[in-house]
Amino acid sequence: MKEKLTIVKVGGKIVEEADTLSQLLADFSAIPGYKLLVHGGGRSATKIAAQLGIESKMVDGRRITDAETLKVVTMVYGGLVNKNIVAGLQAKGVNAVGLTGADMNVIRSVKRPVKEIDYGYVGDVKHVDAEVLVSLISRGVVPVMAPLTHDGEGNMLNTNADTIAGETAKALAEAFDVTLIYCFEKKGVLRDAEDEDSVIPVITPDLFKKYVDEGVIQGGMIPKLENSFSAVEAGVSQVVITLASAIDGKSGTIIKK
Ligand SMILES: Nc1ncnc2c1ncn2[C@@H]1O[C@H](COP(=O)(O)OP(=O)(O)O)[C@@H](O)[C@H]1O
Ligand SMILES: CC(=O)N[C@@H](CCC(=O)OP(=O)(O)O)C(=O)O
Repeated sequence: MKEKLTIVKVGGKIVEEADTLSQLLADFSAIPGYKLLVHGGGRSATKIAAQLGIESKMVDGRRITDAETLKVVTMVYGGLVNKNIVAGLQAKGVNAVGLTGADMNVIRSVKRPVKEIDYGYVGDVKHVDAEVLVSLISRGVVPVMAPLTHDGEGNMLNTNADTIAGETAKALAEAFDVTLIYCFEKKGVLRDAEDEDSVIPVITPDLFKKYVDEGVIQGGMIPKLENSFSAVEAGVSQVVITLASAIDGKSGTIIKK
């Protein structure tokens, strides 16, 4: 039987606020067994970019990343956010190591081809080195992955954190019995944006299509669910979308194929 691995992805709103981040790190530290944390930080990048006079543009939940924006996201995700999380986990006795995709060549990507939209320095994941991660995890190290990848030619690329979590979960599904938990500021995928308690308990691809057509599911939730279905299809045992203060996976929305 495979050993259990819990992968938690934490998004921008939780990461941005010291109190919610601190609570999340405490809850994450309490998860028994092997674990890995993926963080976003989109809101922090937008804020710091604005302070530097750089305007942020998002299309379909993805940041248009020009050369100046790439510098900002590399500093914010690979530096500020990642290192604060690593330090926070170390303070709780968790032996965390911060990684971008370039570190130990853990995630290679290719610059997204220009079609209708030129996303700039945004990477589409090509390969996750499961072996590197397995060797760290089985030594008791907890990888903390930033939403940055590299192209193998010396360039960093900005990559959506939900995608990093989904692709990492898929790559590790052969070695571990993986549970992937996307946590954010809501109780799960909601049927009514105004009603915090309208959590949809289980989502299938058919229900997803219906809810997108009805406009119930939109914005950043679309790539989150696409990544979730892709992970379940590829053998990830359980995918859950839930509240950041409920990462035990016992509530929220369960993703089924
Ligand atoms: N049906 C829905 N249920 C919950 N959230 C939804 C729904 N449709 C759209 N959203 C939006 O998706 C957002 C989450 O996506 P995103 O901002 O990419 O997440 P993260 O905070 O994890 O980076 C929520 O803040 C919410 O505004
Ligand atoms: C290409 C792309 O869009 N990258 C994202 C990476 C950060 C992210 O995904 O952060 P959240 O999880 O907080 O949304 C961005 O720059 O916003």
